[in-house]
Amino acid sequence: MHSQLTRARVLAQYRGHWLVASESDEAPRLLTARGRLAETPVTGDWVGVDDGGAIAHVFDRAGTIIRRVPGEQGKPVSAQILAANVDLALVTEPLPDPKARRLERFAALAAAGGVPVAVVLTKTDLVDDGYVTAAALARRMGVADAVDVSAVTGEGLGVVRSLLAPGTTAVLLGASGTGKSTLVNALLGEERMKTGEVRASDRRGRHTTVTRELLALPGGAFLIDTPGIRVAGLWDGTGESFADVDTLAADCRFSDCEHRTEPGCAVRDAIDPERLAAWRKLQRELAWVTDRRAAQRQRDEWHKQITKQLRQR
Ligand SMILES: Nc1nc2c(ncn2[C@@H]2O[C@H](COP(=O)(O)OP(=O)(O)OP(=O)(O)O)[C@@H](O)[C@H]2O)c(=O)[nH]1
Ligand SMILES: [Zn+2]
Repeated sequence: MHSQLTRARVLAQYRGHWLVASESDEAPRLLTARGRLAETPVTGDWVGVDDGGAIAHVFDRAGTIIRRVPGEQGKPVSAQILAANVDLALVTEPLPDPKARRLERFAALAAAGGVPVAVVLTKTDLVDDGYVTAAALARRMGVADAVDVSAVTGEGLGVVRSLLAPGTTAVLLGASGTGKSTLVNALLGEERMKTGEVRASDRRGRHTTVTRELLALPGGAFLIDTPGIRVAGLWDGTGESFADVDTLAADCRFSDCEHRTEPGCAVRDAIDPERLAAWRKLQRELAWVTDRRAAQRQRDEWHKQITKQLRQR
């Protein structure tokens, strides 16, 4: 099918070109794609680069973060892959007032893509007992790993590093302003300068408005930052992130129980009311998205049929 392909990793994506690193290259290279690929490469992808130095193939992904693109009313709904081949999502919220609802939403996004979650509360220098808050939130979400961290004092950085095993890829997920980039800088230390130079040195000039970037941390792990996320719409379920509700719901009398006032509900009295309300809200959103996606599929199918019939005449 192809000439010899070299395996390489996508470090960043720009309009129509990608910053790619392969083991054989000394520095990352900015490449284009060979024709139209079946999949558009995204940050974190493993790709095959052909002899001519173009991306010719995107390898199957494992562990993806996919969100619904914030669209306009009436426009088709569509998905955006924020990161590919991710082993762990560090879901961030800032102290002193971390929002459980936003954590749940980002955790659901990660879980839907098969990515395990750790709760990371930033700005712990602003409070006295950040760890207690982090542990309590994580426990309610059914998440094993909870960290409170400060880029100012360095507290908790060691714990974050211990979650990032060499060779694995993590993604930072959280609303804008939760301290993701600051945490990246703290984890990078003086490496930051070096990566900045690399990115400035390609012949197309500077790419200062870098969006999602895969960075190599000093400890041997990789980290993808996702700056500027305002809306994290769900796309494909909530994965295992509401296992507490899902497990209990199996014992509800009605299979479509909304866990409100239905008789024989096994969930209502066992789950925190706010968490249950959040679950309901996300389910409603998913029902809407699923409906829209089904309608779009049907319309596409219909369009294809008509086109085919017209061609045959
Ligand atoms: N006190 C304190 N402030 C922090 C800490 N980490 C980040 N901040 C501040 O929080 C603000 C937002 O931090 P960013 O790192 O830009 O947040 P972000 O999540 O990357 O935001 P986006 O790039 O918009 O997604 C900045 O003003 C930081 O200086 C911290 O550990 N302690
Ligand atoms: Zn129920």
